[in-house]
Amino acid sequence: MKLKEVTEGKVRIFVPDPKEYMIEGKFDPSWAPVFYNPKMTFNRDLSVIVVSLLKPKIILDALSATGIRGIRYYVESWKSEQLILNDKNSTATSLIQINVKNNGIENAKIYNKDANVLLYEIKSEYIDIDPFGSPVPFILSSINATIRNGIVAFTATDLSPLEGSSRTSCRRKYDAINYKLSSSKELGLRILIGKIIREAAMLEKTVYPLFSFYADYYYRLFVRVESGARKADENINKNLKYFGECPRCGFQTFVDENCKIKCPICGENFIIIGPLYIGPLHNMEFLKRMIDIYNNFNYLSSFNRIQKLLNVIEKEAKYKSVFYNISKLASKLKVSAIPPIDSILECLGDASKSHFAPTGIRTDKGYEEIIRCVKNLR
Ligand SMILES: C[S@@+](CC[C@H](N)C(=O)[O-])C[C@H]1O[C@@H](n2cnc3c(N)ncnc32)[C@H](O)[C@@H]1O
Repeated sequence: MKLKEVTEGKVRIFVPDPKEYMIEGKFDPSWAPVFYNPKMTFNRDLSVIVVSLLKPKIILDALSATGIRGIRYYVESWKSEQLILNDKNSTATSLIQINVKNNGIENAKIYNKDANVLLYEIKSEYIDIDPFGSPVPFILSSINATIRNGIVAFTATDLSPLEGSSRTSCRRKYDAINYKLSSSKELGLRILIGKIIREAAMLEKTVYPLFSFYADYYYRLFVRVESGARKADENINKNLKYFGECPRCGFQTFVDENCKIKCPICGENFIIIGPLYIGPLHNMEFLKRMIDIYNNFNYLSSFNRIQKLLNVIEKEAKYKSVFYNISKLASKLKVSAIPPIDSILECLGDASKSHFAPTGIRTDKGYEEIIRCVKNLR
């Protein structure tokens, strides 16, 4: 395999030379013998900041590919007592050996196993699950492998089931009913968290989101795992519900499983999806700590983007409701000229933008007030 050295963050990593794996002048990272996707740098950069706050004694990067993620944690976030890197592809683990050595890491343990085998053999305080597509096959094993209220970080790139475009796939993988709705970008993340809560409950554990976001074509989610059947029950009872959107007037709300599914505004039948998680998408204290320290990472190539994302998330995190997608709402209301988002925010007073969509606004003010602002400012 012909290699090329790349720099990401503070590490230098050998990756398969993309020139060798071009087809008709195009390159897709999944065509190379070992996967390296530069488009995921933003995901890794933010994860470096998260891990620098967590300082776990053991880090397990269960699906390592080139090893870049775990290596970056060790070099840039925190020198954990143990760094464990794993991939079932033996070409990947040979490359991980080279990359670990090249970055001066002496104590890394490298495994060439199916992650689901390894995760039932060892325990860790921080587990990274960064798969191709859906993290579902690794939810139960990763939750099971956490110790001391540990953290699992999930990437999900299978947005089409989560956002309701592939409904049967969502039913199959996430055991949730789904439709494409106005705020599906956020609802997809909530379906994923709902699935993790239900899987964790089987082990008498539960999870609480620490930090999460949507970017490009994926979700990234960090959850804290806690043990106890009672906690699992409480989280399910309090935070697992359904979500309804009125196809006629765009009113949206969380609903109970057995609710009468008529829109209270116009009487139309709701479209209901779920089950999904209705609680906070971040731990506010942790978010504050991220905001306090991210300036230490101004060497990162995605620093400006991180700054923008954290600024928006900081503002939107205080609202409990799902964001309203103003362009979708305006089209349901037959408002042809969408008012500028800033004018709507000003009209609402207590509201923010949402990182999930450029035309998203988040507020705990009622539907009528949102409509008044959308219509008045037409
Ligand atoms: C998306 S890549 C990981 C990328 C890497 N984390 C990064 O940030 O660059 C997914 C990796 O998981 C590996 N993989 C897929 N299924 C696996 C399994 N069941 N057990 C272990 N590794 C697996 C693949 O070989 C691939 O290298």
